[in-house]
This record gives sequence, structure tokens and C-alpha cells, in this order.
Amino acid sequence: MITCSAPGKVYLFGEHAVVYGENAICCAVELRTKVSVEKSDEIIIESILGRTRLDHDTHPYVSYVIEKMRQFVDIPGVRIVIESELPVGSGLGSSAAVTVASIQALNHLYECGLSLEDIAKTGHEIEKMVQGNASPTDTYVSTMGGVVMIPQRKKLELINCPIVVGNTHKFSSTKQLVGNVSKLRSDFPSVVEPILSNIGQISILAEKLVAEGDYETIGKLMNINQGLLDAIGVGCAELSSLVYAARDNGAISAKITGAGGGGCMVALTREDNAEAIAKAIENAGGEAIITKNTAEGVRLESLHG
Ligand SMILES: Nc1ncnc2c1ncn2[C@@H]1O[C@H](COP(=O)(O)OP(=O)(O)O)[C@@H](O)[C@H]1O
Ligand SMILES: C[C@@](O)(CCOP(=O)(O)O)CC(=O)O
Ligand SMILES: [Mg+2]
Repeated sequence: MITCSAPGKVYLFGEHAVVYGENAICCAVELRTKVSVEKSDEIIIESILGRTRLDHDTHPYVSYVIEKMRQFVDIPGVRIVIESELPVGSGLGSSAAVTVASIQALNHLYECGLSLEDIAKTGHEIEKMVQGNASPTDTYVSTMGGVVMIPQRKKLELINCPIVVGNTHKFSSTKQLVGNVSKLRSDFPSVVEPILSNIGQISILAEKLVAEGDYETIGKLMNINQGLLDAIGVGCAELSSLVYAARDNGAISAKITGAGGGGCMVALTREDNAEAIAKAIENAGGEAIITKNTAEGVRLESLHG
């Protein structure tokens, strides 16, 4: 049995706008999805979502991974077992992590020789197939780790303050939220396009601040980004409540991460107040996770057992 893992991510800036070619800055976090694979007589996919064969309803990402990998190698049967620390459908890039870890696990099992660039590219094609429209961000960051500026795919300095995630536990589907923003943009192009472009400008300003480790100014820009995400309709009462709980208790910044509509928010904090902010998020009805940026993308965990 071969096991690979890939990290989730939070967006410091730029979700949704990045789908339209604007800049974004995204940060891999130390929450991982593990995928174990072994050859078998039939195709079996096991996860928290169920035990299926190739199944584009229950396991769309992994089913497409198998179909894509069949372009490189004959896969008569394989057993794939998924274990994840990432909540499903919550803005932390669980879809990208399961996709990237599955590609790398099959890459090792069948000795396909795919490079990290090939894995990120194949992962992006799969996210596009499932979501309808997808940026390369999540799959690239999950493959490469670190902090990445998109679309340049440029690695920036690591973020070295605590990252507190607040989960609303309200389910959100990236496909649906990306579709909603697309409709709003075509209904009101003269209003929505400048908002998306302003979100992109924030990332351009922030690049230098990340290099300098100027988290106070990064935080102010993240808070502006949050307002613009609300403006394009991807906020909700539960997310706002966690965002304000974090800010009111001294977070450097707090905003939605990922598709929004539910799912998670992210706060940057100081070393000495991460716990207090996590508590404030819990008191406001969310589940808090204290995590940090990781430099490590997809990796081989073990070859046996
Ligand atoms: N642990 C998992 N096992 C199997 N599939 C998963 C797992 N985690 C995520 N997925 C897939 O990713 C989808 C959620 O992706 P998405 O809506 O993009 O949300 P996000 O990437 O923000 O978590 C799930 O519906 C499922 O298809
Ligand atoms: C909304 C979007 O910018 C990010 C979605 O992230 P997530 O699937 O919610 O973790 C879509 C994309 O970049 O493909
Ligand atoms: Mg996703």
C-alpha cells in the first residue's frame, strides 16, 4: 500500500477574483488529506463520504483522477482509501488536497513519472471538470506548499504567525458559489468587474508586505478583501459572526477563506492571542482550529502498511 498526503490551504487574498485572472495569494496549511492506494481486482474508493466504485456523484474528484491517470497507464482495478483532517466543502481546499494526493499516490503505484508541475496541471484540469470553472490556485498550492502568488505561481515568504480557522459547519459547494459569482458578474458587469479587479489589486499591494512580514498592514488589506467578498454575495450571517468575533478579540485580520456561503473564515493572530481568538470563535458558535503555514506540498508518507 502506498500513502501520499497533500495539504489544504487558506486564501490570504483573492478567492473568486482569481477565477477571472486577477491576482491572489494563497497559503498551504498543516491540515492534510491522506490517500492510500493498492492494486485490486476492482475499483474501490473509500472515504468519509462512503464506499463506492467509480462514482461521479459521491467521489467526483477521485473518479476523474482515475480516468485521467488511465491516459498514462492501464488501471484495471485499484483500492483507494481517503482519510482527511480537512472538513469537506468548507473553503480549506479539501477538493484540491484529495485530488493532488490521489494523483501522486497513483503516480507512485504505477510509476508514471509525473513531475510536480504535471500533478498541479492535472489537478487543475480535474477541478475545472467538476467545478465548471476553477483557478489553478488550490491544486498548485496543495502540490507545491508554501505561500504562492497566482497567476504567476511565484513562491513568497512563509507566513510565520498563527493562523486560526473558524468553521461555521454550514455546508457550501464551491461549484455553486463560483456559479453565483459568474451570474452576478454577467448581470452587473460594470459593478462587479471593478470589485474583482480591486480584489486583485489588493494582492499586488500585499506581495511586498508578505516579503517584509508586515502582518499589521496585511491584516488591514485582508479586512478590505472581506468587505469586497461580502459585496459579491459570498458572505453569510454565520461567517460574519465568526469574522467579527475574531476581530473584536484582537485578531490582526479576519476574512472568509475559499468559496464562502458557509464553510470557514481565517484569522491571522499574534502568538500570544491565538488561543483567545479560537475561544471567541467557539463562543460565537464556530469550531476553531489553530494551524500554521507549511512549506511542504504533496508528499509520500509511506510505501507499506
Ligand atoms: N475526505 C474526502 N473524501 C472524499 N472526497 C472528498 C474529501 N474531501 C473533499 N472531497 C471532495 O471535495 C468536495 C468538496 O469540494 P469543494 O466544494 O471544492 O470544497 P472545499 O474544497 O472548499 O472543501 C466534496 O464534495 C468531495 O467530492
Ligand atoms: C472560489 C475559488 O477561488 C476558491 C475555492 O476554494 P474552496 O474550494 O472553497 O476551498 C475558486 C477557484 O479558485 O477555483
Ligand atoms: Mg475546493
